[in-house]
Amino acid sequence: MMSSSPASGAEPAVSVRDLRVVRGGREVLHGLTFDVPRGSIVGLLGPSGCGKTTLIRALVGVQIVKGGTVTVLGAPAGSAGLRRRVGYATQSPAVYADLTVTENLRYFASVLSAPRTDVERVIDEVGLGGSRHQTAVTLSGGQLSRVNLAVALLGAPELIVLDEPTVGLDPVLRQELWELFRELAERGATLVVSSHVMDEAGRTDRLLLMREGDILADGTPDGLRSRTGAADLEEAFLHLITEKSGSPT
Ligand SMILES: Nc1ncnc2c1ncn2[C@@H]1O[C@H](COP(=O)(O)OP(=O)(O)OP(=O)(O)O)[C@@H](O)[C@H]1O
Repeated sequence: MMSSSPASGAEPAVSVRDLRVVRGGREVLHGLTFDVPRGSIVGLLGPSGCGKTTLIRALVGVQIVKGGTVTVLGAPAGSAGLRRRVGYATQSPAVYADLTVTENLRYFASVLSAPRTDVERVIDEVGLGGSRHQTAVTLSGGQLSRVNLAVALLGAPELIVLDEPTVGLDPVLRQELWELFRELAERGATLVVSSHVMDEAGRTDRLLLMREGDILADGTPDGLRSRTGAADLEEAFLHLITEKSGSPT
């Protein structure tokens, strides 16, 4: 399994070794090992139920693990010192329905001890300037997802972990968000972004393709395409499944 090290030789942003997680009495992550280089966008791709959210929960330190280690920015995942250095957006927006966009962000900025000036910055970054005074309950699903993302960007975290941030968004908005992810990475942040949409995979620097609690492949989108001889990443994924199990189902 992958164990890439960043080209610079710097310590990886995330280092996972033999991670095992049991949920509901069943092992759902079966000994994952990988690194995430700093300043990169790593996509966590795989079908529903393969373990993306569980892995993300382990990265942010809210998942009880059965075995293995998860090291984030040089410290054990979930350490108190990582609180402001790691931004996390859950799959379902976790915002207060009766507060406006600005009020929600002010509240979370104060909880995270992020500068108040961050509120306007993140509102602009996610393109919610026109809705800043709307209460969350009146926002569309796409707007709510962007508030959720904005919360994860407060405090300019070094590692940004996003669980399916583009679900339910239209293609234009999805493209804009991926451009924002790229900008954040260029400014030095590391992003781990889960998705089950294969056409988003090509926008990442590295891909972890997951299936049934295992990592099927770990590499660059181009590397995976050329390794499998596939025209696109969806085909590459199917190829890897066949290679592993002898059957694409
Ligand atoms: N609270 C829970 N209790 C027991 N089992 C769970 C729980 N949450 C998830 N699971 C199981 O863990 C496995 C991995 O689920 P997980 O949510 O991590 O997958 P996922 O790839 O994020 O799926 P999706 O794309 O649908 O969100 C699945 O088999 C799921 O049924």
